[in-house]
Amino acid sequence: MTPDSKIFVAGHRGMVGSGVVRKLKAAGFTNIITVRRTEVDLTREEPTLEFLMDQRPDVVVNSAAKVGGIYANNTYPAEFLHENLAMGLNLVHGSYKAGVGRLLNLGSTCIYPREAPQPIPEDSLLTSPLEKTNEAYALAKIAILKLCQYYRKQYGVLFHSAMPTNLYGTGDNYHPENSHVLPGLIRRFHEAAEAKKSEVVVWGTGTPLREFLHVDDLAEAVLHLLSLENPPDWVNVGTGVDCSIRELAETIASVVGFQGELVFDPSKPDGTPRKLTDISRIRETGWDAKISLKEGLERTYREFCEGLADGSVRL
Ligand SMILES: NC(=O)C1=CN([C@@H]2O[C@H](COP(=O)(O)OP(=O)(O)OC[C@H]3O[C@@H](n4cnc5c(N)ncnc54)[C@H](OP(=O)(O)O)[C@@H]3O)[C@@H](O)[C@H]2O)C=CC1
Ligand SMILES: C[C@H]1O[C@H](OP(=O)(O)OP(=O)(O)OC[C@H]2O[C@@H](n3cnc4c(=O)[nH]c(N)nc43)[C@H](O)[C@@H]2O)[C@@H](O)[C@@H](O)C1=O
Repeated sequence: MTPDSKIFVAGHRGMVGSGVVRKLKAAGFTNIITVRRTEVDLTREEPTLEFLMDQRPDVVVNSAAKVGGIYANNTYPAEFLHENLAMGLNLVHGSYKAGVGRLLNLGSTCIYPREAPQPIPEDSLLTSPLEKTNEAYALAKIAILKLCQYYRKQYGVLFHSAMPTNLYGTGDNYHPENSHVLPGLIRRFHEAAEAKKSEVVVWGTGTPLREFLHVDDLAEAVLHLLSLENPPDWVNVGTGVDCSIRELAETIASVVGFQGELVFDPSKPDGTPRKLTDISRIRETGWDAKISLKEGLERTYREFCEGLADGSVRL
């Protein structure tokens, strides 16, 4: 990739896509192209192919997806499988047809088996059953990871994937039900503190373990992976550190300044018990996360409050 490479970032209005665009601009890339969903719906084959044939980018970053937390994944499995498969198929096949030489596809660590060894190595893929709450999403992500691997093997194009752990940060979705745990709890604790409530409900038992990576660290990993001459077909991207949902909730309560009680609701699903990534493979190539959870949370809460004030936050 050179500074004038034509780079198409799909999903540029989302948390990851906007983070990647920010990082590309900061690194001096000048020929970044984007398109809104209202102009090109990436679940539709014809307009996606037309756009790619017309633009003929050198590089594509696939950060477009239907994304949500445990409730959204569990409630809308048909859309999670259908839309994510369609977007992935159209972007990967369309990129091949349009002569794109390099494509980086974003997956997720939910592709690994529910009972994978911890920390999870890349080669545990497809060794045992998936976690049921996000099976639909994971199936779509696995299919597109494999599609990239097969195009690379069969046609020699450099199509590869990154598997990030749970992400958070600038541009996240703060919807009360459909968001992930970290933005969901920031909003709930903030509203409880404002309303001087005595308790906040946290879904599940609080015992599941999760790993959280700031989107700016992920965006650096994306640029790093795009700079490798011979990147792995897929690679984990994480911090290598996890914490329980109870610990996360207590840290968010302290950052937000909520002093009441935490009430766990075990009628809500816990999801996978643990998904800590084995990050030795990406570390060996020279990338490591820089932003600690505490630092990232403080920054994210500051940005959430600013976003509430200026109306830019995704509620
Ligand atoms: N958030 C997380 O914790 C994690 C995310 N990832 C992966 O990172 C990638 C990006 O996720 P994230 O940024 O969080 O998600 P967001 O929901 O923030 O962004 C998704 C983007 O995809 C776009 N999009 C969705 N459907 C379509 C469509 N039919 N046509 C065109 N564009 C569409 C959205 O457009 P619009 O703005 O118009 O809605 C949005 O810009 C995904 O592949 C996800 O699986 C992986 C691990 C964890
Ligand atoms: C990134 C990843 O994200 C998803 O997997 P997940 O890690 O299970 O997602 P989550 O962030 O929604 O929940 C993590 C844990 O936290 C608990 N929890 C407590 N209170 C709230 C709460 O208020 N909201 C949410 N969402 N969860 C809560 C919740 O019960 C669970 O135990 C998949 O979409 C998957 O496809 C994927 O890729």
